[in-house]
Amino acid sequence: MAKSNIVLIGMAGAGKSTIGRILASQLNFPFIDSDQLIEQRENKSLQTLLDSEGYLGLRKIEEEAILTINTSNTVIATGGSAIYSEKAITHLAGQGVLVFLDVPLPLIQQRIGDYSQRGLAKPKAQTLSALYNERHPLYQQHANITVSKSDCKATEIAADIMRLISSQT
Ligand SMILES: Nc1ncnc2c1ncn2[C@@H]1O[C@H](COP(=O)(O)OP(=O)(O)O)[C@@H](O)[C@H]1O
Ligand SMILES: O=C(O)C1=C[C@@H](OP(=O)(O)O)[C@@H](O)[C@H](O)C1
Ligand SMILES: [Mg+2]
Repeated sequence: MAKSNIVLIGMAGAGKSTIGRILASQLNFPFIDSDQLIEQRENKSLQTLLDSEGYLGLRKIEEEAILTINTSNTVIATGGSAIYSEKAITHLAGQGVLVFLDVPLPLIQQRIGDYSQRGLAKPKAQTLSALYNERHPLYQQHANITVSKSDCKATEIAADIMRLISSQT
């Protein structure tokens, strides 16, 4: 079925993987995490890939992994940097609803903690807040649905997403 996937986009730490897993189990849909897909395809960890290929190399590898996804009735959690690939995002948008988990910067900072160890696909000198400000408009621009509820249980956010999606169809 066309556009039947639920695709979660947003910053690292927004809760895409956590909420994606909950949504998939509640809907009885398969779950794909593009980060896991990358690690399986490359047989390396994201951090190893970042160290060897650099942040632009990791973004390219992420794009390639996402372009292999062709599925339906599936929940897909993307990595935060997927938004830089117009090609990958357009590919996902052709198969599903893009749901932006819009989490404020202070909460992202709190969840991520020491971001130097997080494997973010960004230049070393770029701060988390600069990265957030660079990405935020891109997520907004591509989202079909924006979920602004963030400081509550992941299960509540998943329930909200299901309500928002069913009210759209
Ligand atoms: N609604 C939430 N409330 C509190 N902590 C959360 C919530 N959603 C996610 N987390 C926590 O935030 C961290 C990042 O979540 P994760 O699902 O890995 O985000 P992402 O995949 O977007 O990077 C994890 O430690 C997770 O347990
Ligand atoms: O935002 C980023 O630059 C990244 C986020 C990570 O995924 P999550 O968004 O699931 O944390 C992962 O793809 C990689 O470490 C790069
Ligand atoms: Mg994740």
